[in-house]
Amino acid sequence: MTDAADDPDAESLAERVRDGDLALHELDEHADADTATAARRLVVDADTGASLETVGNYGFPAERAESNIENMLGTVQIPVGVAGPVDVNGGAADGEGYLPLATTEGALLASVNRGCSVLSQAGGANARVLKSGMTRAPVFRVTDVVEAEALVSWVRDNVDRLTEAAESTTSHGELDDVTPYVVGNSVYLRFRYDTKDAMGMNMATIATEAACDVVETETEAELVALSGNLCTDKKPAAINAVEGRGRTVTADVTIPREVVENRLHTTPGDIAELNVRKNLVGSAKAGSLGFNAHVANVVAAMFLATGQDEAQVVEGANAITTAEERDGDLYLSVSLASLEVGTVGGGTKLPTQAEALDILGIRGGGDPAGSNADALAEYVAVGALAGELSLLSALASRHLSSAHAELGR
Ligand SMILES: CC(C)(COP(=O)([O-])OP(=O)([O-])OC[C@H]1O[C@@H](n2cnc3c(N)ncnc32)[C@H](O)[C@@H]1OP(=O)([O-])[O-])[C@@H](O)C(=O)NCCC(=O)NCCSC(=O)C[C@@](C)(O)CC(=O)[O-]
Ligand SMILES: NC(=O)C1=CN([C@@H]2O[C@H](COP(=O)(O)OP(=O)(O)OC[C@H]3O[C@@H](n4cnc5c(N)ncnc54)[C@H](OP(=O)(O)O)[C@@H]3O)[C@@H](O)[C@H]2O)C=CC1
Repeated sequence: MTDAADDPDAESLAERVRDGDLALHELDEHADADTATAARRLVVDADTGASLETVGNYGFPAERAESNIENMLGTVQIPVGVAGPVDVNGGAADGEGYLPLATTEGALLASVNRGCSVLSQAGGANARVLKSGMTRAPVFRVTDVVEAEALVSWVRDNVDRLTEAAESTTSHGELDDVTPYVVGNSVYLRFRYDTKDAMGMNMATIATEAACDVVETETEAELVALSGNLCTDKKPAAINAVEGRGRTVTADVTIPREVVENRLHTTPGDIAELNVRKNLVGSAKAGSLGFNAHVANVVAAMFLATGQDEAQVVEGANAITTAEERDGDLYLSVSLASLEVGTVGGGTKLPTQAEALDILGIRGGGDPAGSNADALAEYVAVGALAGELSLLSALASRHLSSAHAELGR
């Protein structure tokens, strides 16, 4: 952190920006990252009257964020806490763990913490990654449907060539599938990759560009855009709900009736009925893609804490919660169709986010590759299960507004 007001280099650089000699984004070419950041604060301070003292009070060298942001001013700090420990019986995550969550919503941590404590009292939650693959779907222009069909046939006959081109760009990524979709004279090729421990959006995009070069060289098709929106990244989309994207992950638990009554102040039957009327029928009537109560809360909070791409909360929250009364006990599950997570790359290498991954013991690449990102997906799913359990219970016992009045204001 540099105190901008006391840094002569920052002051003289800010002066050059004010004189029109330099653009804000050119400052890094003339100073180290901290000084450039301090100079930018001086310019914005002077132009807007905003005091950026706290934004400038960050705890790691600005150069550590160079591949994460341009025109950096400092950092926005979001409180981070833990829920747990929670017992997880996962395919990749196993044993007791604390879940790091960053949020500004009072009562959220308390709620997930209560859910985690009840999950552990019930013997722990199961979690499994059922499918994994990051997609990129370029769109090509062809003349007509005759040419479209010819392109689809060519792709089906030449998957090996596309795989060779795509995989030449990465030592970790593997191309698992290419599915063509045709709409008139537009052809979309949905490439799906195993991206191991990376969320994989850069990796898949770079690999797909190499495959597109082969398509353009060998066929009449012309690439219109490397992303044709059938991927689908950062937009609500049924294709992700049905086909999955990133990790498709499910968690479940069976909770004895007396634990539900004593710890959650309600009954298995009341939670099951509430789940049908709220999460299933209510969501259907609303035309919602999210058949759950607040999976987005846990996905967003764990994404922020662990350095995931926050815009992908859109598809991460694409989840269905089910609840049944079984022999008097409560069976609860949550299935997240398209959770895009990684433990390498992107924001995961920022110092505070890397520390949050250390809480889970899954910073960096796993052994085997992909196992750390699988474990992260399972921890997020168990956190979502804990959140669903606690919020559904609070609604069933009519404690929601009092809890937020007490903890969230
Ligand atoms: C607030 C509680 C947990 C109280 O619940 P309670 O059962 O009255 O609390 P308690 O004092 O008996 O404590 C029970 C457990 O809760 C945890 N707990 C309790 N307090 C704390 C705390 N300060 N810090 C950390 N953990 C806490 C802790 O695990 C504790 O166990 P213990 O360790 O004592 O054995 C409960 O009423 C609750 O979960 N309410 C629901 C709140 C919630 O889920 N909010 C989520 C956000 S709502 C939203 O954003 C979306 C929404 C609602 O619009 C979506 C929709 O449409 O459905
Ligand atoms: N380009 C785009 O269109 C979009 C980009 N993004 C951004 O992309 C970033 C995430 O992309 P992503 O590709 O995940 O990350 P990075 O671009 O940071 O790349 C991660 C790289 O880490 C290397 N690597 C090392 N160890 C492993 C391992 N165990 N498993 C997998 N890879 C490993 C791989 O190199 P190698 O390939 O050489 O093996 C991989 O390509 C985020 O910042 C996100 O915001 C988000 C949406 C769209």
